Amino acid sequence: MDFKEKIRVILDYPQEGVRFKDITTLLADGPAYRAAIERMVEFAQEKKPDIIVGPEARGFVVGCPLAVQMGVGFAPVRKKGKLPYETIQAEYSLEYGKDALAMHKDAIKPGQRVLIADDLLATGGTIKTTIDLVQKLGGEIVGLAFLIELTYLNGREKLGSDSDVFTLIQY
Ligand SMILES: O=P(O)(O)OC[C@H]1O[C@H](OP(=O)(O)OP(=O)(O)O)[C@H](O)[C@@H]1O
Ligand SMILES: Nc1ncnc2[nH]cnc12
Repeated sequence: MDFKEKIRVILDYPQEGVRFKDITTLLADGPAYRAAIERMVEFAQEKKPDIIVGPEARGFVVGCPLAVQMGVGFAPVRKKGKLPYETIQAEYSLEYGKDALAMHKDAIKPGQRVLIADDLLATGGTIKTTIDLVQKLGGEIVGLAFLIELTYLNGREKLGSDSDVFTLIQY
């Protein structure tokens, strides 16, 4: 399947100079969405994760079906102020802005094998921050899976050379 053909590219959103990769067109296509998740499952199964972690909001539409398909749990990473229990937090910057991410303190048990999933790897800021949060909680990162990688933003360089990264579509 040509997954790239399912992605809509919007110029100058949310600010000038950004070529926004809109995944809603892929999500609306049932067979394409399922096939994309299946490809991620193939990668993820080999890593034998105990739990999937995904950052709000688009990380949920990738991470949750992955977790359900694999029969493992899912732990959300949310923008600050959204989680009700005790949290740990870390600041990060994006291709277009700044924010802070948070996880519940008990979301990961020490020693758990964690696979991180998101829709898109751009500068790597979101995933680097997610990795830091998971490691602070004692989790072991066993893999990183994305639908899309924007290779021209060099996000992989932030992730550490020993990170096992899967991306379905590259720009
Ligand atoms: O590699 P980076 O430069 O960190 O960029 C990638 C992140 O940016 C987008 O999320 P965004 O923060 O726009 O939030 P959303 O999922 O709630 O739309 C995307 O879903 C990734 O999580
Ligand atoms: N160019 C882009 N398209 C979609 N999501 C993004 N998140 C960060 N950069 C992005």
